[in-house]
Amino acid sequence: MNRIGVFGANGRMGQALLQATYQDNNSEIAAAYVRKTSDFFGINVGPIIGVNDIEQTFCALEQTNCTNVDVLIDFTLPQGMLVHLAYAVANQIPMVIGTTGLTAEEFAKLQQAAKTIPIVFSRNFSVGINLLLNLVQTAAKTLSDEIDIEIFEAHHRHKIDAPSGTALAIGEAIAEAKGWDHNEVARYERHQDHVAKSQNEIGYSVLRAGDIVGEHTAYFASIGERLEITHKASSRMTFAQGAVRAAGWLKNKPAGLYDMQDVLGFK
Ligand SMILES: NC(=O)C1=CN([C@@H]2O[C@H](COP(=O)(O)OP(=O)(O)OC[C@H]3O[C@@H](n4cnc5c(N)ncnc54)[C@H](OP(=O)(O)O)[C@@H]3O)[C@@H](O)[C@H]2O)C=CC1
Ligand SMILES: O=C(O)C1=N[C@H](C(=O)O)C[C@H](O)C1
Repeated sequence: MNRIGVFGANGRMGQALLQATYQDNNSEIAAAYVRKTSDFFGINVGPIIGVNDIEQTFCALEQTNCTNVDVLIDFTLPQGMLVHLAYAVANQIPMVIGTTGLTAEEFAKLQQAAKTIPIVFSRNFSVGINLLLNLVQTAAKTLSDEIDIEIFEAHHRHKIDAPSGTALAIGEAIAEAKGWDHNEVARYERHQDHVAKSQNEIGYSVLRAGDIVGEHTAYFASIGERLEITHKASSRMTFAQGAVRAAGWLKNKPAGLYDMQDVLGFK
Protein backbone atom coordinates (compact mmCIF):
# COMPACT_ATOMS: atom_id res chain seq x y z
CA MET A 1 0.00 0.00 0.00
CA ASN A 2 1.16 3.53 -0.81
CA ARG A 3 0.62 5.59 2.34
CA ILE A 4 -0.33 9.08 1.17
CA GLY A 5 -0.29 12.32 3.15
CA VAL A 6 -2.47 15.09 1.71
CA PHE A 7 -1.79 18.76 2.49
CA GLY A 8 -4.62 21.30 2.34
CA ALA A 9 -6.91 18.35 2.98
CA ASN A 10 -9.95 20.55 3.64
CA GLY A 11 -9.64 22.38 0.29
CA ARG A 12 -11.53 21.64 -2.93
CA MET A 13 -8.64 19.57 -4.29
CA GLY A 14 -7.68 18.29 -0.83
CA GLN A 15 -11.05 16.60 -0.39
CA ALA A 16 -10.96 15.18 -3.93
CA LEU A 17 -7.46 13.82 -3.20
CA LEU A 18 -8.67 12.11 -0.02
CA GLN A 19 -11.52 10.50 -2.01
CA ALA A 20 -9.22 9.42 -4.83
CA THR A 21 -6.72 7.96 -2.34
CA TYR A 22 -9.49 6.11 -0.52
CA GLN A 23 -10.85 4.71 -3.80
CA ASP A 24 -7.46 3.60 -5.13
CA ASN A 25 -6.77 -0.10 -4.47
CA ASN A 26 -3.03 0.49 -3.98
CA SER A 27 -3.20 3.57 -1.75
CA GLU A 28 -4.38 4.55 1.70
CA ILE A 29 -4.82 7.83 3.55
CA ALA A 30 -1.92 8.15 5.98
CA ALA A 31 -2.50 11.78 6.94
CA ALA A 32 -5.00 14.51 6.11
CA TYR A 33 -3.12 17.70 6.96
CA VAL A 34 -4.86 21.02 7.64
CA ARG A 35 -3.66 24.17 9.32
CA LYS A 36 -3.96 24.09 13.10
CA THR A 37 -6.22 27.15 12.85
CA SER A 38 -8.62 25.35 10.46
CA ASP A 39 -12.20 24.50 11.50
CA PHE A 40 -11.44 20.99 10.19
CA PHE A 41 -8.57 20.41 12.66
CA GLY A 42 -9.40 17.43 14.89
CA ILE A 43 -12.65 16.37 13.18
CA ASN A 44 -13.18 12.98 11.52
CA VAL A 45 -12.18 12.62 7.86
CA GLY A 46 -14.78 9.93 7.02
CA PRO A 47 -17.98 12.02 7.03
CA ILE A 48 -16.28 14.79 5.03
CA ILE A 49 -15.52 12.43 2.13
CA GLY A 50 -18.69 10.37 2.58
CA VAL A 51 -17.24 7.10 3.93
CA ASN A 52 -17.59 5.48 7.34
CA ASP A 53 -14.73 2.97 7.53
CA ILE A 54 -11.80 5.28 8.23
CA GLU A 55 -10.90 6.58 11.64
CA GLN A 56 -8.43 9.36 10.91
CA THR A 57 -8.99 12.93 11.98
CA PHE A 58 -7.71 15.99 10.17
CA CYS A 59 -4.34 16.72 11.74
CA ALA A 60 -1.60 19.34 11.66
CA LEU A 61 1.95 18.82 10.44
CA GLU A 62 3.25 19.70 13.89
CA GLN A 63 1.61 16.55 15.34
CA THR A 64 3.78 13.46 15.67
CA ASN A 65 0.84 11.11 14.92
CA CYS A 66 0.78 12.44 11.36
CA THR A 67 3.92 10.57 10.31
CA ASN A 68 4.56 7.22 8.57
CA VAL A 69 3.88 8.58 5.11
CA ASP A 70 5.32 7.19 1.84
CA VAL A 71 4.38 10.09 -0.47
CA LEU A 72 3.10 13.62 0.21
CA ILE A 73 0.67 15.46 -2.09
CA ASP A 74 0.33 19.24 -2.14
CA PHE A 75 -2.42 21.25 -3.85
CA THR A 76 -2.41 24.40 -1.72
CA LEU A 77 -0.93 27.86 -2.32
CA PRO A 78 2.74 28.63 -3.12
CA GLN A 79 3.47 29.92 0.41
CA GLY A 80 2.12 26.76 2.05
CA MET A 81 3.66 24.50 -0.58
CA LEU A 82 7.16 25.80 0.24
CA VAL A 83 6.69 24.98 3.96
CA HIS A 84 5.47 21.50 3.03
CA LEU A 85 8.34 21.05 0.59
CA ALA A 86 10.87 21.87 3.32
CA TYR A 87 9.23 19.20 5.51
CA ALA A 88 9.44 16.65 2.65
CA VAL A 89 13.14 17.43 2.10
CA ALA A 90 13.95 17.29 5.83
CA ASN A 91 12.25 13.88 6.10
CA GLN A 92 13.29 12.60 2.63
CA ILE A 93 9.69 11.92 1.52
CA PRO A 94 8.76 11.97 -2.22
CA MET A 95 6.26 14.65 -3.16
CA VAL A 96 3.55 15.25 -5.77
CA ILE A 97 2.86 18.96 -6.31
CA GLY A 98 -0.10 20.46 -8.19
CA THR A 99 -0.03 23.95 -6.70
CA THR A 100 -0.04 26.65 -9.38
CA GLY A 101 0.79 30.37 -9.42
CA LEU A 102 4.46 29.87 -8.49
CA THR A 103 6.91 32.71 -9.15
CA ALA A 104 10.21 31.91 -10.89
CA GLU A 105 11.94 32.09 -7.48
CA GLU A 106 9.45 29.66 -5.94
CA PHE A 107 9.86 27.27 -8.84
CA ALA A 108 13.66 27.48 -8.43
CA LYS A 109 13.24 26.30 -4.81
CA LEU A 110 11.19 23.35 -6.06
CA GLN A 111 13.94 22.52 -8.56
CA GLN A 112 16.52 22.71 -5.77
CA ALA A 113 14.47 20.35 -3.58
CA ALA A 114 14.25 17.87 -6.46
CA LYS A 115 18.01 17.39 -6.20
CA THR A 116 17.45 15.51 -2.93
CA ILE A 117 13.92 13.99 -3.23
CA PRO A 118 11.82 12.76 -6.17
CA ILE A 119 9.08 15.26 -7.10
CA VAL A 120 6.28 15.11 -9.67
CA PHE A 121 5.23 18.69 -10.42
CA SER A 122 2.45 19.24 -12.92
CA ARG A 123 0.17 22.18 -13.48
CA ASN A 124 -2.51 19.75 -14.67
CA PHE A 125 -2.79 16.07 -13.70
CA SER A 126 -5.49 15.13 -16.25
CA VAL A 127 -4.66 12.72 -19.08
CA GLY A 128 -6.45 14.97 -21.59
CA ILE A 129 -4.40 18.10 -20.91
CA ASN A 130 -1.17 16.13 -21.06
CA LEU A 131 -2.16 14.85 -24.49
CA LEU A 132 -3.20 18.38 -25.49
CA LEU A 133 0.32 19.62 -24.60
CA ASN A 134 1.66 17.30 -27.30
CA LEU A 135 -1.09 18.18 -29.81
CA VAL A 136 -0.41 21.93 -29.57
CA GLN A 137 3.29 21.30 -30.19
CA THR A 138 2.41 19.38 -33.37
CA ALA A 139 0.10 22.22 -34.48
CA ALA A 140 2.72 24.87 -33.69
CA LYS A 141 5.41 23.03 -35.65
CA THR A 142 3.14 22.24 -38.60
CA LEU A 143 1.38 25.56 -39.12
CA SER A 144 3.09 28.58 -40.69
CA ASP A 145 4.58 31.42 -38.67
CA GLU A 146 1.77 33.66 -39.93
CA ILE A 147 -0.73 31.88 -37.70
CA ASP A 148 -2.18 33.78 -34.72
CA ILE A 149 -1.85 31.84 -31.48
CA GLU A 150 -4.12 32.61 -28.53
CA ILE A 151 -4.97 30.73 -25.33
CA PHE A 152 -8.27 31.01 -23.47
CA GLU A 153 -8.98 29.57 -20.04
CA ALA A 154 -12.07 29.56 -17.79
CA HIS A 155 -12.27 28.60 -14.11
CA HIS A 156 -14.52 28.91 -11.05
CA ARG A 157 -14.95 32.19 -9.17
CA HIS A 158 -12.59 31.18 -6.32
CA LYS A 159 -9.45 30.73 -8.42
CA ILE A 160 -6.86 33.39 -7.57
CA ASP A 161 -3.96 32.82 -10.00
CA ALA A 162 -4.29 33.95 -13.62
CA PRO A 163 -3.64 32.85 -16.26
CA SER A 164 -4.03 29.32 -14.95
CA GLY A 165 -0.96 27.14 -14.56
CA THR A 166 -2.30 24.96 -17.36
CA ALA A 167 -2.73 27.90 -19.75
CA LEU A 168 0.89 28.87 -19.09
CA ALA A 169 2.03 25.28 -19.61
CA ILE A 170 0.22 25.27 -22.98
CA GLY A 171 1.82 28.58 -23.95
CA GLU A 172 5.26 27.36 -22.88
CA ALA A 173 4.82 24.13 -24.88
CA ILE A 174 3.88 26.15 -27.99
CA ALA A 175 6.78 28.58 -27.48
CA GLU A 176 9.20 25.66 -27.12
CA ALA A 177 7.91 24.08 -30.35
CA LYS A 178 8.30 27.42 -32.15
CA GLY A 179 11.77 28.06 -30.71
CA TRP A 180 10.50 31.23 -28.99
CA ASP A 181 11.30 32.59 -25.52
CA HIS A 182 7.92 32.40 -23.75
CA ASN A 183 8.68 35.46 -21.58
CA GLU A 184 9.16 37.52 -24.74
CA VAL A 185 6.07 36.35 -26.64
CA ALA A 186 3.49 36.08 -23.84
CA ARG A 187 0.90 38.87 -23.99
CA TYR A 188 -1.31 39.12 -20.90
CA GLU A 189 -2.90 42.53 -21.29
CA ARG A 190 -4.40 44.39 -24.26
CA HIS A 191 -6.45 46.95 -22.40
CA GLN A 192 -5.83 50.47 -23.80
CA ASP A 193 -3.08 49.25 -26.12
CA HIS A 194 -4.77 50.55 -29.29
CA VAL A 195 -2.35 48.64 -31.51
CA ALA A 196 -2.99 45.60 -33.69
CA LYS A 197 -1.44 42.37 -32.47
CA SER A 198 2.03 41.57 -33.71
CA GLN A 199 3.19 38.23 -35.07
CA ASN A 200 5.05 35.80 -32.86
CA GLU A 201 2.97 36.48 -29.80
CA ILE A 202 0.87 34.25 -27.57
CA GLY A 203 -2.14 36.09 -26.17
CA TYR A 204 -3.87 34.93 -22.99
CA SER A 205 -7.48 35.55 -22.00
CA VAL A 206 -9.09 34.56 -18.73
CA LEU A 207 -12.64 34.03 -17.49
CA ARG A 208 -13.66 33.50 -13.83
CA ALA A 209 -17.27 32.48 -13.22
CA GLY A 210 -19.44 30.21 -11.08
CA ASP A 211 -18.28 26.64 -10.61
CA ILE A 212 -16.34 25.98 -13.84
CA VAL A 213 -13.85 23.22 -13.01
CA GLY A 214 -11.39 24.09 -15.79
CA GLU A 215 -11.52 24.78 -19.53
CA HIS A 216 -8.64 25.52 -21.88
CA THR A 217 -8.55 26.29 -25.61
CA ALA A 218 -5.52 26.90 -27.82
CA TYR A 219 -6.42 28.82 -31.00
CA PHE A 220 -4.36 28.66 -34.18
CA ALA A 221 -5.99 31.14 -36.57
CA SER A 222 -5.09 32.32 -40.04
CA ILE A 223 -7.07 34.03 -42.81
CA GLY A 224 -9.86 31.67 -43.86
CA GLU A 225 -9.53 28.97 -41.23
CA ARG A 226 -9.07 28.41 -37.51
CA LEU A 227 -8.00 25.40 -35.49
CA GLU A 228 -9.18 25.21 -31.87
CA ILE A 229 -7.93 22.55 -29.49
CA THR A 230 -10.07 22.41 -26.36
CA HIS A 231 -10.07 20.49 -23.09
CA LYS A 232 -12.88 20.68 -20.54
CA ALA A 233 -12.60 19.16 -17.08
CA SER A 234 -15.96 18.45 -15.48
CA SER A 235 -14.76 16.92 -12.19
CA ARG A 236 -11.83 17.57 -9.84
CA MET A 237 -11.59 13.79 -9.42
CA THR A 238 -9.81 13.77 -12.80
CA PHE A 239 -6.94 15.80 -11.33
CA ALA A 240 -7.02 13.94 -8.01
CA GLN A 241 -6.89 10.48 -9.62
CA GLY A 242 -3.97 11.66 -11.76
CA ALA A 243 -2.12 12.88 -8.67
CA VAL A 244 -2.70 9.59 -6.81
CA ARG A 245 -1.46 7.73 -9.89
CA ALA A 246 1.62 9.97 -9.88
CA ALA A 247 2.17 9.21 -6.18
CA GLY A 248 2.21 5.47 -6.92
CA TRP A 249 4.59 5.95 -9.84
CA LEU A 250 6.90 8.15 -7.73
CA LYS A 251 7.26 5.94 -4.67
CA ASN A 252 10.59 4.28 -5.49
CA LYS A 253 12.00 6.76 -8.01
CA PRO A 254 15.41 8.43 -7.51
CA ALA A 255 15.60 12.14 -6.68
CA GLY A 256 14.68 14.33 -9.63
CA LEU A 257 12.00 16.59 -11.07
CA TYR A 258 9.34 14.69 -13.02
CA ASP A 259 6.01 15.70 -14.53
CA MET A 260 2.74 14.03 -15.48
CA GLN A 261 4.05 13.33 -18.99
CA ASP A 262 6.72 11.12 -17.38
CA VAL A 263 4.05 9.34 -15.32
CA LEU A 264 1.88 8.73 -18.41
CA GLY A 265 4.84 7.69 -20.58
CA PHE A 266 4.08 10.52 -23.06
CA LYS A 267 7.76 11.57 -23.34
N1 LIG B 1 -2.25 20.66 -11.02
C1 LIG B 1 -3.56 20.38 -11.12
O1 LIG B 1 -3.99 19.43 -11.80
C2 LIG B 1 -4.51 21.22 -10.34
C3 LIG B 1 -4.03 22.24 -9.56
N2 LIG B 1 -4.87 22.96 -8.78
C4 LIG B 1 -4.25 23.94 -7.89
O2 LIG B 1 -4.35 23.47 -6.55
C5 LIG B 1 -4.34 24.58 -5.67
C6 LIG B 1 -5.50 24.46 -4.69
O3 LIG B 1 -6.73 24.62 -5.36
P1 LIG B 1 -8.12 24.44 -4.59
O4 LIG B 1 -8.17 23.12 -3.92
O5 LIG B 1 -9.19 24.82 -5.56
O6 LIG B 1 -7.99 25.61 -3.48
P2 LIG B 1 -8.72 25.71 -2.06
O7 LIG B 1 -8.70 27.18 -1.73
O8 LIG B 1 -10.02 24.99 -2.05
O9 LIG B 1 -7.74 24.95 -1.06
C7 LIG B 1 -6.48 25.46 -0.72
C8 LIG B 1 -5.95 24.66 0.48
O10 LIG B 1 -4.63 25.11 0.75
C9 LIG B 1 -4.54 25.45 2.13
N3 LIG B 1 -3.56 26.51 2.31
C10 LIG B 1 -3.57 27.74 1.77
N4 LIG B 1 -2.50 28.44 2.18
C11 LIG B 1 -1.81 27.63 3.02
C12 LIG B 1 -0.62 27.79 3.79
N5 LIG B 1 0.09 28.94 3.78
N6 LIG B 1 -0.20 26.75 4.55
C13 LIG B 1 -0.89 25.58 4.56
N7 LIG B 1 -2.03 25.38 3.88
C14 LIG B 1 -2.49 26.39 3.10
C15 LIG B 1 -5.94 25.91 2.50
O11 LIG B 1 -6.10 25.87 3.90
P3 LIG B 1 -7.13 26.87 4.65
O12 LIG B 1 -8.50 26.36 4.34
O13 LIG B 1 -6.75 26.74 6.08
O14 LIG B 1 -6.88 28.26 4.07
C16 LIG B 1 -6.77 24.86 1.75
O15 LIG B 1 -6.81 23.67 2.48
C17 LIG B 1 -4.35 25.82 -6.55
O16 LIG B 1 -3.04 26.29 -6.72
C18 LIG B 1 -4.88 25.30 -7.88
O17 LIG B 1 -4.51 26.07 -8.98
C19 LIG B 1 -6.21 22.73 -8.75
C20 LIG B 1 -6.75 21.75 -9.52
C21 LIG B 1 -5.95 20.92 -10.39
O1 LIG C 1 -7.48 26.15 -9.61
C1 LIG C 1 -8.04 25.24 -10.30
O2 LIG C 1 -9.21 24.89 -10.09
C2 LIG C 1 -7.24 24.58 -11.34
N1 LIG C 1 -5.98 24.88 -11.44
C3 LIG C 1 -5.04 24.34 -12.33
C4 LIG C 1 -4.44 25.42 -13.18
O3 LIG C 1 -4.15 26.53 -12.67
O4 LIG C 1 -4.21 25.20 -14.37
C5 LIG C 1 -5.54 23.15 -13.09
C6 LIG C 1 -7.02 23.11 -13.37
O5 LIG C 1 -7.30 23.80 -14.54
C7 LIG C 1 -7.88 23.56 -12.20
